[in-house]
Parts: sequence; C-alpha cells; structure tokens
Amino acid sequence: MATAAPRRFCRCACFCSQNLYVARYGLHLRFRDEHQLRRDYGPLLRSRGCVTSKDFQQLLEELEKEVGRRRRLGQESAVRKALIASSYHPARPEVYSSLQDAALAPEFMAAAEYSTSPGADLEGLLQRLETVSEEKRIYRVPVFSAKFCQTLLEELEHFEQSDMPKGRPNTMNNHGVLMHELGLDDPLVTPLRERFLLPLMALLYPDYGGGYLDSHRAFVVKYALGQDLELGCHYDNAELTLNVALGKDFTGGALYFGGLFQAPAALKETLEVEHVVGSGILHRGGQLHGARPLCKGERWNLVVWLRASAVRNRLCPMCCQKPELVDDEGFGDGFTREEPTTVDVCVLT
Ligand SMILES: O=C(O)CCC(=O)C(=O)O
Ligand SMILES: [Fe+2]
Repeated sequence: MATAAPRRFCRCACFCSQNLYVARYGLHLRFRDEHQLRRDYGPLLRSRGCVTSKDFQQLLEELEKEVGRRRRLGQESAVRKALIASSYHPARPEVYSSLQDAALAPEFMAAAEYSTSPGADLEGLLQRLETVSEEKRIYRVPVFSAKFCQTLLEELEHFEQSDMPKGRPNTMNNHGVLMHELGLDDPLVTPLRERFLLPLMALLYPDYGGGYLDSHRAFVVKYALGQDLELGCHYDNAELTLNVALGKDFTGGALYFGGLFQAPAALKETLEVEHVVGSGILHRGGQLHGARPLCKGERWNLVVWLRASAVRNRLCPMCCQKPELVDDEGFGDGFTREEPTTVDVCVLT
C-alpha cells in the first residue's frame, strides 16, 4: 500500500549568498566569507570608497547581518503564520472559505474551461484573452468579480490595520501582505493555480513550464502617498507571473516591461501597461519590469509568482546555475529534490 508523502520544497543557496545590495557602494555582491569578499571585490570596493579597515569591517558586519536575516526568513514567516492562524479575527471570513466560482470573472472561467477542453489550442485561447504584446507574450484577462475585489480589499485593509506581525512581499515593498501568512494560500491561491492558471499557462507558455506549475509565492503589494510609490525594474523569481489589480481608485502606477533579463539591451524599448481593476496581466517571470510612481489614491495588486520545479530544478533563475538545494518551509522557492512522491508504508512497519 502506498500513500502520498507531503512534498518538501527547497530554496537555492544563492538566496543567502548572492545579490546582496550595498547601496552606498552601488554594488550587488556575492558573499560567502571575508576571504572570498577580499579576493573577489577588494580593488572594486576600494575604488567605490571602501578604503579603511574600519570601512571593510562595517561592510562585513552588514553582509553577515543580511545573510542571517535571509536565513531566518522562512522560519520567522512560519511563526507569524501560526500566530495569525491562532489569534487574528478576520473582518470578511468568507474570503477564507474555498474559492467560489462567483469570485471569478466569467471571462477567466471561460478561458480556463476552454483550455481544458479536447482540441484546445493557443489560437483558440488567444481569442478569449487580450493580447497586450504579441512580441513580449504579455496577456490580460478579467480574473475576479468587482464584488470579490472589494471584499478581499476590505479583508486586506483590516489585516493591515491589525497589530498582527507582517512579513513583507520583497525588499522593495514595505506595505503589503504575504498570502500564505494570512492563510489565503490554501483556500484561494492554490485552487486558482491548480484549476485555472495551470491549463491557461500550459497553452500560453508551454516552453516556460506553464504545464508543470506546482507551487507559487503569492503576495499583495500596496502603494499609497506617503508609503511606497513605485517599484524598481526587476525580474521575478518565477517561471510565470499573474498580477491582478484589486483597486482602489488610483492614477499612475502603470507597469512597464522591457525584454527578457538575459537579453542584451533588455530595457531599450519598454512597454507601458495600465491597470484595469479586476483584470490580471500574465507575463513571463524573466521579463524585466517595474511599476511607475503612483500619482493619486491607493493601489493594491495581487501578485502570484508561479513556479515549475521541473524547470527550476535544472537552472535557478536567480543565480543562473544548477540550484544548490536547501530545505525550506512551505513552498520554499519552488525547488524540489525530486524524491519519489510516494512512500511504501509497508517498509515503515
Ligand atoms: O507593482 C506591481 O504591481 C508589480 C509588482 C511586481 O512586479 C512584483 O512584486 O514582482
Ligand atoms: Fe515583479
């Protein structure tokens, strides 16, 4: 007799040793230890003003602190999640019950239903989506009903105003919510990925793991006057991304897209994409993008970084090497050790 074992997800060790940004020297550094830092960056650091041994010691301490912070992220997030689950009182408990069709836009359901029908093809699917850029392979589709956007926003605002601990979506965004910490992964994001996004993405991006999405990292980014206004150019740690505008009323904040991050001159010709509340933009994670400054109001967007272990296990998109796997909490960064997914319980008796 065999039972399914829970899958163990991992991150790549590069998360704690690469892309460590030091603003005052304008450098993204790789860091393992002092010897490596001196060897790889000694002359460059001196040319940027890191001259005295005190300067170097200070840099070393900062890097060690940031590495420690990154190492603890997964565990600290699990602690916050448990605390929220035990003591947070939602304003709109209905968003925590499993995803209902009424929450979804009819166009989204129709596109997903078409994608699972026999004989479905890309051409047919494209008739059911808006093509924002054929060349960049960026698409738009209504995802949530107006009513659901409003209910979700009310819940997110209630959480934001609560005294619960909050993890932040990324180092560039200080306000927002991690969906798994709030307990919205299981009822909302996982069914969205498995039932709707997987068939859609399988047709749109078969060459980027669209048919093999098996985990995600989902969060809400929030922009408001006096808080974060914009997002710098970056690429996502994801094979594919869904970005849905939830509201509220705002002007500005358009997304802009360049080329794939691997391409030379990837930011030469950018494309501006305005938000449509309730609608989602679908794009490849590796497509360079950012968000223009907000002008007025408040903008809340649900961002789902979709991951395919079958793709990333071969090449980590952040260090562009074979990933060095480290066990992690939850979905980690979507890597797996490709262990068999079942265990034979007979051998355990
Ligand atoms: O501001 C946005 O809507 C874009 C967010 C985004 O690209 C990200 O968090 O990866
Ligand atoms: Fe992004």
